[in-house]
Amino acid sequence: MFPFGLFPPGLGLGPLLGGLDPFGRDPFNPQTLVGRQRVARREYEALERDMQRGKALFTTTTRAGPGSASGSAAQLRNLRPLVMRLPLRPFTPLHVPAPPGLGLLITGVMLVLESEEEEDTACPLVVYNACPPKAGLRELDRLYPVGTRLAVKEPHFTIFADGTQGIRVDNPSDIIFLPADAAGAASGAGEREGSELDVAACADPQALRQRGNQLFKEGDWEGALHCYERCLELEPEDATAHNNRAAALIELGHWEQAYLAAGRALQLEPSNSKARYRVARTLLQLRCYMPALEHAKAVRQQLPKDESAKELLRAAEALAAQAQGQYDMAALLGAKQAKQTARGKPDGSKAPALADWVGPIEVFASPTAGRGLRTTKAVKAGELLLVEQALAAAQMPANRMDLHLDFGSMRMNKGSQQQLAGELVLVAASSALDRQRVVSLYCGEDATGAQAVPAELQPLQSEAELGAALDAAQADAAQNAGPNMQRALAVVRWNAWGSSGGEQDPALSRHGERGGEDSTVWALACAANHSCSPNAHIVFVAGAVFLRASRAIPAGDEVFVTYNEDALLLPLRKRRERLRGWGFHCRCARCLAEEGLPGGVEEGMEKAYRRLCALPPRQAAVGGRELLREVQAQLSANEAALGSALSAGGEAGPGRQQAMEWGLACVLGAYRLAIACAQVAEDKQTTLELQRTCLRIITAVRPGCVEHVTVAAIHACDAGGGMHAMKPGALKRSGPAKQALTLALGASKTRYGRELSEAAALSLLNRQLQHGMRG
Ligand SMILES: C[S@@+](CC[C@H](N)C(=O)[O-])C[C@H]1O[C@@H](n2cnc3c(N)ncnc32)[C@H](O)[C@@H]1O
Repeated sequence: MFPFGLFPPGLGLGPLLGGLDPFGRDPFNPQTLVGRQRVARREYEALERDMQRGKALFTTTTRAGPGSASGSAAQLRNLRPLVMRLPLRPFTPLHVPAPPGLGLLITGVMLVLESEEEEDTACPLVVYNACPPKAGLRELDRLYPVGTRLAVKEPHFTIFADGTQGIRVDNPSDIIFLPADAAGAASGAGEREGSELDVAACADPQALRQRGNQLFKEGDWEGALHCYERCLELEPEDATAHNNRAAALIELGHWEQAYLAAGRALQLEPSNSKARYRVARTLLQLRCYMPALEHAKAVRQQLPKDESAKELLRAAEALAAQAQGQYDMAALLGAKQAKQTARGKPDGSKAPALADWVGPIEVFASPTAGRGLRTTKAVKAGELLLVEQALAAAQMPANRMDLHLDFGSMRMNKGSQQQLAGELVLVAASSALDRQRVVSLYCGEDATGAQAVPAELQPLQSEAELGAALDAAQADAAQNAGPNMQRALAVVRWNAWGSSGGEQDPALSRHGERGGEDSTVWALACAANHSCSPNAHIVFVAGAVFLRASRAIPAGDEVFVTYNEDALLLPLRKRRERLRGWGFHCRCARCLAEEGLPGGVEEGMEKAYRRLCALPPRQAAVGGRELLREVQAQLSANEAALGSALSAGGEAGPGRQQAMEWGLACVLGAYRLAIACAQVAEDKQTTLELQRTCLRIITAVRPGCVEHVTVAAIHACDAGGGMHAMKPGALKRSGPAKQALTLALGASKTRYGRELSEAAALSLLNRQLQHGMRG
C-alpha cells in the first residue's frame, strides 16, 4: 500500500521482540538514560534537544541489532535524523478493546508519515491513547492536521497485522509536535558537523572556550557544555569555564549541577559577579531563599546599574518574604501572573513565580491510612498551611477535559497518566533532590509506617544545609535506582491531581491563562489523606498549591482534603464508588456516621430530589409558588426522614446537628432548586431562609469550596437588597444584611486567606457575583 524505503537495512527488531531499544536497553529503565551511563546520557539528551528544535526529527540507527549489549556514545552519534511530515489526513481512529475484564477502550490513531528527504518514502505510525475515545475524523483533523511536522522519541518498530511495517507509540508524550518553521533545521545539523571542532581531541582550552561560547549563542547548550567540560579536563581551575558551564547547565534546567559549578567559579574568583549572580539564581530554584537573597544583594552592590541584577534582587526579596509565609494574596489574586507549571523547567532568565513554604504541618503515621499530614499547632479557618510548586506537571489541552479524563472514575486517563509519569522520570533524572521526593511518594506498595518529612521537603535555610542535602541525595541516587516508568505510573495513579487553570473558580480565572487543566504531582501536599468532611482545602494560584485550613483545627489533628469535590454531595454508597479509583474504602468520620443510618435513607432522599428535578418545565413556568410548595414539602419530608433515622440511633459520634447537615448534603441541589423557585415567586423571606440552610449544609460538609463563597455572596447580596450591599460601607449597617455580609466575608477569607483585608475579600465576592450574573 505504501512505498517503504524508509527503514535502513539491518534495523534491529529488538524493540519489537524484547521491548528493548536498538541498544538492547530497557527504555523504561531510567538507568538507561542517567546515572551510570553518564556519557550516553549526555549524548541522548543532546538528541532529545535536537528533536525539540527540529534538528533531528526522527531517529533510528543502522548499526545496532538485537545482540548489542549496551549503548555507547559512538553508537548514539550514528543515529540518523530523518525529516517526517504528515502527508494525509489521519485514518479513522482505531478503538481497540483491552483484554476482557479490564473494561477499557484503548483508542489509537493511524497516521501516515512521509519523509521530507526521500521522495515517495512513507510509513504508518500508530499512536495509542492520544485522542479521546470515540473521536471522529473532524477531531483527528484538528489534532493532527496535514502537514504537521513531528518527531518520535525512541520509536518502536512493529509489523502490523497485515504484514506492513510501521511505528507504534504507546505514550503520546513520545510524540513531539514541531513548529512549522522548523523546516530546514534538520539539514542544519548536517552542515554544522563539518565545521565542528573535534571536542574530545582538542587540547586547546582557548579554542574550546570560543567554540563553547559560539554554541551557547546558537542555543546549543548541550554542545556548549561539552566544550566547557573538555576545557575543564585540561584546566580544572579555570573559573571562566566553571562559570560558563553553570550558565549552560542553567539553560538545561540542571539546577543542582549549575549551583555547584557556579559555586566553584565563585570560590576561585570571589569577586566574579556573574558567578555570584548564577549562585543566587540557582539557589532560588533550589528553594534556598535566604542565602539567595544575600548573594543577590551583593551582586546588586557590585553592579548597581545592571538591570538583571536589579530584577534578581527584586525576585529574591519577594521570594524570601514568601518563604517566611508572607504571601500577598490580594496582589496574587488580583495581579496577572505568568503561570509556572513545574519547577525546574529550563529557563535561564526567570526566577520562580512563588516560593515554597511549609507551615504548621508535618507528616505523621496517620490512623487513617499510611502517612498523613497533621497540624503542629492549633490553626484557624483560612490559615495557610502549605505552599508548594508542582514536582511535575503535564499540561493538558485547554477546555478539553475529554482528552485527559476518564469520565467513569473522573481521574486522568491512561494517556495522561503516562505523560505525567514520563515527566516524573525526567524530573527525577535531572535532580537528585527531586528524585528523593519522587521516590518518597506513596505508590501503593506499603501504606503503613511513619516517615518524618525528609529535610529536603522543607525549603533549606543555608547553603550548608543545601550542601548536606545534595550530598545525601547524590549518594542515594548512586546507590539506588531512580523511579522507573512503572513506579512513576504508580506514583501518578495514587497521587496525581488535576490542578485547574482557574476555570471553576472565577476569583482565580486570571490565572487560568491557558484555561486548561494540568495533571500534577506534589511532594508534600500529596501526603494529605481524604475525608468526606475535610478540614482543609486547596487553591491553585500561579501553578502553586495553597493548602489552607477550612475550619479551625486543633494542634496535632490530622489535616484532610477531599480527593473528589463532587462526590461530597452524593450519598454514602455512591461516594465510596466515586473514590474507588483511589483504591480505598473511605472510613472518615462522616462515612462512619452515615454508615449508622438505616439503609437507604439518603438514597431515598436523593431519589426524591431527582423526581423534583424531572418535574415538567410547564409546571415551573406556571409560577414558582406552586413548585416551591412541592419542593419544600419534599425537603421537609426528607429532613423528617433523616431526623427520625438519627433518633433511631443512627447518629454515631458527631453532634446530631452535624450529622443532620451531612445527611442533607446529598439533596443540596434540591435546596438550590427551592431557592430558584422562591426567587421566581418573589418570596424573599423563604429565599433567605433556604439560602441560610444551604450555607449551613455546605459549611458542615465543605467549607472553603467555591460554592461556599458563591452561595454566601448571593445570600449577602439578597439580604442587603442588591449589589449596593456589597460595598465596604455596608458593614456599618445592622441586622440580617450585616450578618449575611459578615458570613460572606468569612467564606471568602476561609477560601482565599484569613489574612485578606475586608476590601480584598469583598472584591473577590463581587467577582464571584459578577461571574454568576454573566453565567
Ligand atoms: C495521595 S496518597 C495519601 C498519602 C498516603 N496515605 C501515604 O501514605 O503517603 C493517597 C492514598 O492514601 C490512602 N488514603 C487516603 N485517604 C484515605 C482514607 N480516607 N481512607 C483510607 N485510605 C486513604 C489511599 O491508599 C490512597 O490511595
